Amino acid sequence: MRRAHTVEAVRAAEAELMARLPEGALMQRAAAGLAVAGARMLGRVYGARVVLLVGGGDNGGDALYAGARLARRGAAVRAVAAGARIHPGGLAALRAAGGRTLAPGEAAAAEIAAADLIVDGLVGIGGRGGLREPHAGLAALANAAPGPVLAVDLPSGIDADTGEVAGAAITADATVCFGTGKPGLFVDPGAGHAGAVHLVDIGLGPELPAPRLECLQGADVAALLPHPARESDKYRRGVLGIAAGSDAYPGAAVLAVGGALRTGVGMVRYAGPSGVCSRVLDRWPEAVVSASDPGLRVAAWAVGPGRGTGEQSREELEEVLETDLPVLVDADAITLLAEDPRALQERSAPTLLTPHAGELARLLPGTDRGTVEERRLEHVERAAEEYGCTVLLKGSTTVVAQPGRPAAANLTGTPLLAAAGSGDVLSGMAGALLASGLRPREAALAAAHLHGLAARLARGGAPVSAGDLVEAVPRAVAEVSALADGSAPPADRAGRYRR
Ligand SMILES: NC(=O)C1=CN([C@@H]2O[C@H](COP(=O)(O)OP(=O)(O)OC[C@H]3O[C@@H](n4cnc5c(N)ncnc54)[C@H](O)[C@@H]3O)[C@@H](O)[C@H]2O)[C@@H](O)CC1
Ligand SMILES: Nc1ncnc2c1ncn2[C@@H]1O[C@H](COP(=O)(O)OP(=O)(O)O)[C@@H](O)[C@H]1O
Ligand SMILES: [K+]
Repeated sequence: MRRAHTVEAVRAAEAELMARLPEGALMQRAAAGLAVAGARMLGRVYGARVVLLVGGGDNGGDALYAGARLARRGAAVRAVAAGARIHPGGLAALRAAGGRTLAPGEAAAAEIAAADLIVDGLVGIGGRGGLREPHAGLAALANAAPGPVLAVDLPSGIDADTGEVAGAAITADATVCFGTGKPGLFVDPGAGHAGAVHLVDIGLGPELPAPRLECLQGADVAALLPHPARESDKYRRGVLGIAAGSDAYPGAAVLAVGGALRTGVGMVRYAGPSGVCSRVLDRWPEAVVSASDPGLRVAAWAVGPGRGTGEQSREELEEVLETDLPVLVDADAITLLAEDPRALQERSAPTLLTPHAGELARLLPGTDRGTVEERRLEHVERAAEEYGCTVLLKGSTTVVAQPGRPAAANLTGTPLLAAAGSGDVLSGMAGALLASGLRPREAALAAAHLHGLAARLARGGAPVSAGDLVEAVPRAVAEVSALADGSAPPADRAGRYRR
C-alpha cells in the first residue's frame, strides 16, 4: 500500500520528529536519498553535468545538499537560483564541494539544455498556486531540455494536496518524495507530472496520522481477491445480476457479462430484452438469461451500462435499489439517479456508483466535467458524502471515496483504457467482486486495479478494444494472485484460482 498525507499532516509530523533530532538531520536524510536517486538516473556520476533549479525554501535546500553529494563524486554541478536568497547551509555545502551558482538567464538556459540531469528544487510542499517567475520560465526550460528531470518531493507547480495544476509546472521523469507520498503525486493532473515516484524514508512514519489517500498495490489487491473454496458451489460463490444493454446498445451487455465472468463469479444472470439475451448467449453460453426481473435470486446487481434512461430503465433501477442487495450503479443509471436520487436516499444496503467525470458532474449540480477533472479527490468525496455511498470516479486517475475512509487512487490506470466499452467491462468486473462478497470500496479498488492491468497486458502496450480487455482479465487476475504469497509463478496461481 502506498500512502499519501496532506501538507498539514506532513508538517506536523516533521515538527514532532525534528524536535527530537539534531538540527538539519531530516534535510540530510532527504538529500542523501535524493542524491542516490540522482546517481541512479545518471548511471555514471563522475563527469556528469547536473543542474539544480533552486527555489527559496527547504525544497531548494534539499537540492543543494544533494547536489553537493553529487559534486563530491565528481559531477559538475550548477545551481540556478530562482530568487535572491537560497538555503544558506545548502549553498555553502555545494560551494565547498566545488559546485557553482548562476542566476536565471542565457547562461543558465544553456546549462539546462546541456544537463545530463536536472534536479527540480523550485518548490515543494510550500508551493502555492501556479509557479511565478522566474520559476515558471525555469520549469519551461527544464521541460524542454533533453536531459531527465528529477523532482524533489513533488514536481514544482503541482498542488500537493489535490494534484491540481494551476499554471506552469515541472514535468518530471521521476520524483523522490520524503517521508510519505503526497496526494498530488497519485492523482491527475499532478500524477501525470511526477514520473516514477520513489519514497525516501526519513523516519516520519510513527508520527504520521491516518493517510489522506491510499493506493493499493498488487499484493494488497491479491489479499482481497476471492478464491473458490473446496466446498464452494456456484451460489455460495456469488451470483451477479446484470441489467445492462438495450436493443440500441447490446454490446454493453455482452461486455459487462464478459467482464464479470472473466473476473470470476459463481454465476452471471443477465436480465434484459430478448434480442439482447440472444446476443449475450451467443458470446457467453455460460450466462443465464431472462427478461428483466429485479426479483431474480442474485447476491448483487450491476445496473446501467447501455441501458437507456427511459421509463422502463427508471422503474428497473428503483426496484433494484429497493432490494437489500449490494448494487453497482453505472452509466445511464447514474444519469437517472442524478435526476431523482430518492431511491438511493432510502437505501441502507451497500451501493457503489461508478461515474465518469461527466456523470459525476451530473450528480453534483453546479459543477462541470472540467472542474471535476481538475480536482478529482474533492469531487468524488463530495459525491460520496452527499449520496451516502461509495463512489468510483473513472478517468485518467480512477479515485474511490467512501464516507469515513481515506480516499483511494488506482495506480494501474492507462490511457489504453480510453476506448468505448471499457467502462462496461469495469462494471461487470466490480459487480462480480461485489457478488463474491467484497465490500463496495474493496470491490471498486480491486476491479480498477485488475482493469488497468488487463489493458496493459492485453496487447503488450498496443491499443486494446474492450473485447481485448475482457480476454486479458484472467491474465491480470493470475498476475495479481501470484503476489499473494510472493513466490508462485502466475501459471500455478492461475491453476489454484480455477480449482
Ligand atoms: N520540513 C522538514 O523537516 C523537511 C522538509 N523538507 C523539504 O522542505 C520542503 C518544504 O520546504 P518549505 O516549507 O521551505 O517550502 P518550499 O521550499 O516548498 O517552498 C517555499 C518557497 O517557495 C516559494 N513559493 C511558493 N509558491 C510559489 C510559487 N507558486 N511560485 C514561486 N515561488 C513560490 C516561497 O516564496 C518560498 O520561497 C519539502 O517539500 C521538502 O522538500 C525535507 O528537507 C525533509 C525535511
Ligand atoms: N485517459 C485515461 N486514462 C486511464 N483510464 C482511462 C482514461 N480514459 C478512460 N479511462 C478508463 O476507461 C474506462 C471508460 O469508461 P467509460 O467512461 O464508462 O466509457 P464507456 O462508457 O465507453 O465504457 C474507465 O474505467 C476509465 O477509468
Ligand atoms: K520540487
